Amino acid sequence: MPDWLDENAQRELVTACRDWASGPGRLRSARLPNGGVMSVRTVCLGWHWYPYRYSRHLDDGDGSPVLPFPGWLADLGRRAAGDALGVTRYEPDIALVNFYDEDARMGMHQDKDEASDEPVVSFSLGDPCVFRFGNTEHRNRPWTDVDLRSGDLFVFGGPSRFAYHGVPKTLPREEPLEIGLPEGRLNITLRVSGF
Ligand SMILES: O=C(O)CCC(=O)C(=O)O
Ligand SMILES: [Fe+2]
Repeated sequence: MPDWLDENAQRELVTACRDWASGPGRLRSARLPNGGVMSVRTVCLGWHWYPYRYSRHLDDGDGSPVLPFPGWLADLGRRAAGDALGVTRYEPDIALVNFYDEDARMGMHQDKDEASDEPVVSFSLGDPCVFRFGNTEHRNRPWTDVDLRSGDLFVFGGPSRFAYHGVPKTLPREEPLEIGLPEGRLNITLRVSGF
């Protein structure tokens, strides 16, 4: 859903992201089991994700408790899921906030560390990107490339909930944005843990 978040809502989300990301070690690149490090930097709310599980604590960091998942963000997620899918009940309790600098990417993957098949709600802020939405069988074609721009909402649920997806590249801004994010891209995904 293009432009689902107006400029004010985008600015408020950017401010919230800056607040969540501030503090030593909060925004970090997750380390993969193969020794690689993700190019995206992430801060989590509700449940802390690291490859490939969730914890209430930053087990791969300083062990501190994960930040709480705010009620207003659940309300926003519920409105988003309602507008996109027509559902009235949606109780997200996880947010993954990803920051992409101009070189960051995310490889094709499924969001499958949750114990729930409730939809994933995704908000994009800042630089546009190519979002690659694939199939549920494997990480290869067929897929659809969608440009996601600041303010866009993308929701995947039902038969698409476990589709492979990724971000092959971010793109330069087409126009200046007044949302308090001078460079880079933020993506916030809301999920239901089922835990
Ligand atoms: O940045 C995006 O648009 C997608 C992020 C994503 O797939 C994830 O956090 O699992
Ligand atoms: Fe994902």
